[in-house]
Amino acid sequence: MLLNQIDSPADLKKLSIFQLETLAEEIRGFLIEKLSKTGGHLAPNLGVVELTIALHYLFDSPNDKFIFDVGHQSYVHKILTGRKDRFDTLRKYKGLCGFVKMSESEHDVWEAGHSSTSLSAAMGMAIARDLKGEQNKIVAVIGDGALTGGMALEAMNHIGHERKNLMVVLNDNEMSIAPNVGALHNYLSKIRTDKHYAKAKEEVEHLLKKIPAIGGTLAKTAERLKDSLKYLVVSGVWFEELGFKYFGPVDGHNLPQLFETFKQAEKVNGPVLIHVITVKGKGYSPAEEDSHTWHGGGPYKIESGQFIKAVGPPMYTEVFSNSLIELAEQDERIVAVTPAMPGGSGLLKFAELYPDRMIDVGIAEQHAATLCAALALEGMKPVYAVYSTFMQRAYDQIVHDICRQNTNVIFAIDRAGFVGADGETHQGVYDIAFMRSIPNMVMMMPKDENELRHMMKTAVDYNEGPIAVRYPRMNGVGVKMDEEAKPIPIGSWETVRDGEGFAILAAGPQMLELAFGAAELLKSEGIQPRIVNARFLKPLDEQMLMNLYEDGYNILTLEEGTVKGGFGGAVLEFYAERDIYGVRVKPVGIPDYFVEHGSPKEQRQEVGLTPERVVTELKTMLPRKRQRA
Ligand SMILES: Cc1ncc(C[n+]2csc(CCOP(=O)(O)OP(=O)(O)O)c2C)c(N)n1
Ligand SMILES: CC(=O)[C@@H](O)[C@H](O)COP(=O)(O)O
Ligand SMILES: [Mg+2]
Repeated sequence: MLLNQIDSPADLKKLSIFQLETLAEEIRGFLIEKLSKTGGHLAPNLGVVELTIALHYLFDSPNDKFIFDVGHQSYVHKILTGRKDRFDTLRKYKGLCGFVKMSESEHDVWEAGHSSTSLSAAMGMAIARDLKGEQNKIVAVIGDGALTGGMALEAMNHIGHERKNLMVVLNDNEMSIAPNVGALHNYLSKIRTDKHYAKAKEEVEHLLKKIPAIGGTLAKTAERLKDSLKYLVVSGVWFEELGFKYFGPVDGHNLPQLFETFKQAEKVNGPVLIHVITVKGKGYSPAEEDSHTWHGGGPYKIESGQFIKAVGPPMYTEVFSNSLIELAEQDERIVAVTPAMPGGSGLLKFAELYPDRMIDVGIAEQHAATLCAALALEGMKPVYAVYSTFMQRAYDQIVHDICRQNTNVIFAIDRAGFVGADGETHQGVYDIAFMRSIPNMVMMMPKDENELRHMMKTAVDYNEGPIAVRYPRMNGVGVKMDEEAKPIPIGSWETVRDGEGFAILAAGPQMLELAFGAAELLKSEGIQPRIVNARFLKPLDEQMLMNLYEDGYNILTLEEGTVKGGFGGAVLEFYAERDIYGVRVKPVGIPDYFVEHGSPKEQRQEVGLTPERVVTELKTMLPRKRQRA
């Protein structure tokens, strides 16, 4: 196996083109085999095997810097840079990260996980390089999906104007996670597919070369003719107009073509964009045929192409999906908006039933948020279906457009809490902190899948402004679903277990399970904490908080979110604002650091979201006297 001879990019340079092509197939086999055990982003990585080999063969990493947009397609880069032996630990606790990770290798020069940052990073590195008088190459690899992210256009605008020497490799496989959308995607399709386009381009370029260099007005006309003809047929003209020299489209699985194109591009002084056409999932037919499903996933059986799925109650995403459909049947104002995640956010069934009411805006969280504000102002009921982590992209639009104008936008925040294998760039652990501080925002989190359905009903019936429901990336707890979805009084908590002396205010199913686990441990010691389903993170249940104070309870809050600015802080603020200092409040949640990949259970263990920790914290609180008879 040639792959066994590759421990660094330098080893590539010893191979012939034929051997490199053999190596590509060996890497495909390696990825298919390893990821069948670990899961991961198979289809994106199968699509960039030759491209990544070409980059490492032609350039000199880490002196030349490769910046992978999102970074989910960096497994081949990791294989070629000395990490192939760690693939059994891919996305596992303390194992190989599923994204670029500087602490793993000197070849990893820029980390991501969220899309569309690579061009800004490349520009920053190019400016620094030039200020330092260095000469290295900077290469950003960005997908056609990531190119729809607003940041990418901001960066292209800057790069094209400053004309810095850098290379943008556009990995165009026509897919985001789902099929790509938007005018830019249509433009790329035109360049990619129009054979006539390519033929005409050749003929006109040949013709243009024949126009002799002549003087006088005729020369000006000839130049104008050249420009307008070039505009008509030269592909990539949009990029050229933005200041990039465009190369392509080139077959991203053809090493000789890639080599030739990169060598041509290297000669250009200024920004270049190389349009590489790849097949997402190349080399494994289930992934080629359905690269949406195979964008990312768990372990699978290679032969059958079947994922090995854990059996259990429906995921919260599925309950959200069914509830949205049930509500949309009754209310035609409901529209769903997703920033490029129709599958992950559970909107595929809804889209089939209501194609006109499912809006996929591409990777454009900011645009999605402001779009929802306008939809709401016009009397629609927009449901912004978004992962907690990706919603971070739209913070200003949530403040400035949705909340300040007090619009009836419903936030369906999925992946709230620890997400597991995607790790620190994807943890859904900041939304409580950053949403609860915005005026007019209402924020809910259900104790189980049945309450999620009631919360969706609550959200649709609510007409006083923005309202959010957040739910985790996990199966439901397996409770029976009520006959009918009913609205929950805004700001009302629910005591789910009576007790004395201590009250545990738990937000969400993971934390309620933790609270009951702690109560179990305390039973033998005769301590019985009251357990409260703190299902509204904003507004708080102020009456209950006053009663807990007056009845002499000490309070421990539990949230799978950062304690900095989180739910526990809101409870502390409540008492402090009323000059009530006798009650002990202990916020327990995620400490102030980024929690890396692993399973959610391992992540909770690492940060001390365990029954044992809760028991320890409760025992530090001495019981208080009742403040009322
Ligand atoms: C800001 C942000 N929104 C959404 C996502 C989820 N996401 C991860 S990869 C991806 C699609 C990327 O498509 P593309 O750039 O074409 O890469 P490909 O997977 O096709 O190689 C999306 C939407 C993300 N990582 N970051
Ligand atoms: C790379 C990326 O951001 C997405 O592919 C993300 O990994 C999807 O997460 P889920 O697996 O939770 O849908
Ligand atoms: Mg793509």
